[in-house]
Amino acid sequence: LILPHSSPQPLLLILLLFFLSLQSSLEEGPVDTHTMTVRVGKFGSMGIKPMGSGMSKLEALFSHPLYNMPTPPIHEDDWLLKRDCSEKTDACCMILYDIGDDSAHWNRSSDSHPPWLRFHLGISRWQLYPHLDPNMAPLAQQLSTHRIVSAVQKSGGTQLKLVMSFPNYGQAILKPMKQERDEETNFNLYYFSDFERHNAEIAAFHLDRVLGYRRIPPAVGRLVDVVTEIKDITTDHKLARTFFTSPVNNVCFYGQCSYYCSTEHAVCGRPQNLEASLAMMLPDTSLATRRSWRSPWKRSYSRSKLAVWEKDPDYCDTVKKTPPYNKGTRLVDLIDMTILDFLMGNMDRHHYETFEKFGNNTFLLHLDNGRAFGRHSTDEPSILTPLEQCCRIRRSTLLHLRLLSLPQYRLSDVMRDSLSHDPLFSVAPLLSELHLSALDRRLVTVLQTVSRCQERQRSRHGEGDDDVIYDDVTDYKTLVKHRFTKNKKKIDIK
Ligand SMILES: Nc1ncnc2c1ncn2[C@@H]1O[C@H](COP(=O)(O)OP(=O)(O)OP(=O)(O)O)[C@@H](O)[C@H]1O
Ligand SMILES: [Mn+2]
Repeated sequence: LILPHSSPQPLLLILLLFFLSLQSSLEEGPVDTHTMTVRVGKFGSMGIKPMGSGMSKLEALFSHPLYNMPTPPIHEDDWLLKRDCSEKTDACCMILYDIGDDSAHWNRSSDSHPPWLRFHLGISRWQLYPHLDPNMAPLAQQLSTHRIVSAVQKSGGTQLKLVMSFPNYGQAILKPMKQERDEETNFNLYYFSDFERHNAEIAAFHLDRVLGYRRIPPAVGRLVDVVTEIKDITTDHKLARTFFTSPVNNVCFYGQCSYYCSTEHAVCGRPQNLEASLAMMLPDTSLATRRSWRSPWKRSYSRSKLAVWEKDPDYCDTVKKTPPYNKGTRLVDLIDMTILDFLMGNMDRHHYETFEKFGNNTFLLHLDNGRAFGRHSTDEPSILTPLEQCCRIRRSTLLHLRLLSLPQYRLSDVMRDSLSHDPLFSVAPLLSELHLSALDRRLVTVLQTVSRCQERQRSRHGEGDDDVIYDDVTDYKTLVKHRFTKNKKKIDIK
């Protein structure tokens, strides 16, 4: 259900009615810690079956009205790259000219663009890709099957990563499998020396999309032949030199980097097949500069030092006054990221990035999720500190989270379904059941934290303005109401 900006009014009316009653029932529902669900109030008696027959859990979630709220129109300046190729200097044309394609086989209409270029051209001020993106399946398909023509190490960062290139000039970042799916990170390892996991990169992309954020570049799994798809084709001599055959005849390599790039930590094929994640490369920084921001809740990255936020319970009061967190959505965007990180147990969010073109009024890129999903048996409450200390959350996020705690849309079920579409699912599920149930358990914690914030707020200020919820949905209601009154007659007849 995609609603174009000129959507038919009856549809909007139905949507509005359903949305409003659902919203109130979702708001009423207190968290039941025993069953890990939210009581649904009027929802059950509305007679609306949320799940269509034959719909998968993911399809049902994505067709829910809360995931299909009309979005404001996107103006020309809200696209990251200029989309029409009328002039040679346009970003899209520059890509085509750069790669030597002077309309030889692409005629510059978006239909003929390869999926990676369509992905780049679809990045806007608000998200990396649209909800129900028809380009997602071809993009994933190409990432997981296209011939690899080049593989070189990616500089920067601490652990081994490769940049893979495809015949149509698309590129992806590869992270290799380093540990078994249900193996837990050693409890004596500090967060800053944990391994990166290929399945974490993939699962993070799915979780981010399930939450409705769309702020992580698409990542898919792939079995890579380390000989024919890396060793034989690489022009990276430093990388080529690190290949060897293990005692059991598996082909291994370790590359060059500052963490875990040694014979003891080599990544090995079986005997040549290596599981890896391939994440879609963002537009080159020469076309779209990115800005890197230090997270105000960055950990100390030291075994002994505490960060400021660990010593000062009122730390958020300072952050709230500090640009860019004092205006717009930056603080609630950061809280969104905090929730994602808490759900997947990622303690390594030291920085985040934005596209410079959009200034401070834009979404946050959630890059580098390799250290997520390391443990399922314990949760890390300190990751939620920004939510605890600031007590603020977007309404749309809260509504999504509440929906995902209902039995029909349970987060673990939706994630299991979503991840089953990844090519590596045929080898083994991307997240073990233990990791999936950890997601449900952590979701309860997030919702309880928000409820505690609201209780605290009520006891301090009584009923009245809700300081906890950042109302990004009221605008939506106003928008729909406006359309409703303007076209009342038409709707009444229908
Ligand atoms: N999909 C992507 N497209 C383009 N650039 C990316 C992408 N993912 C990551 N990068 C860039 O590459 C850098 C290194 O990647 P990443 O953070 O995943 O590696 P890392 O080894 O974990 O780094 P660090 O040690 O700094 O945490 C990132 O800071 C980011 O700027
Ligand atoms: Mn990292």
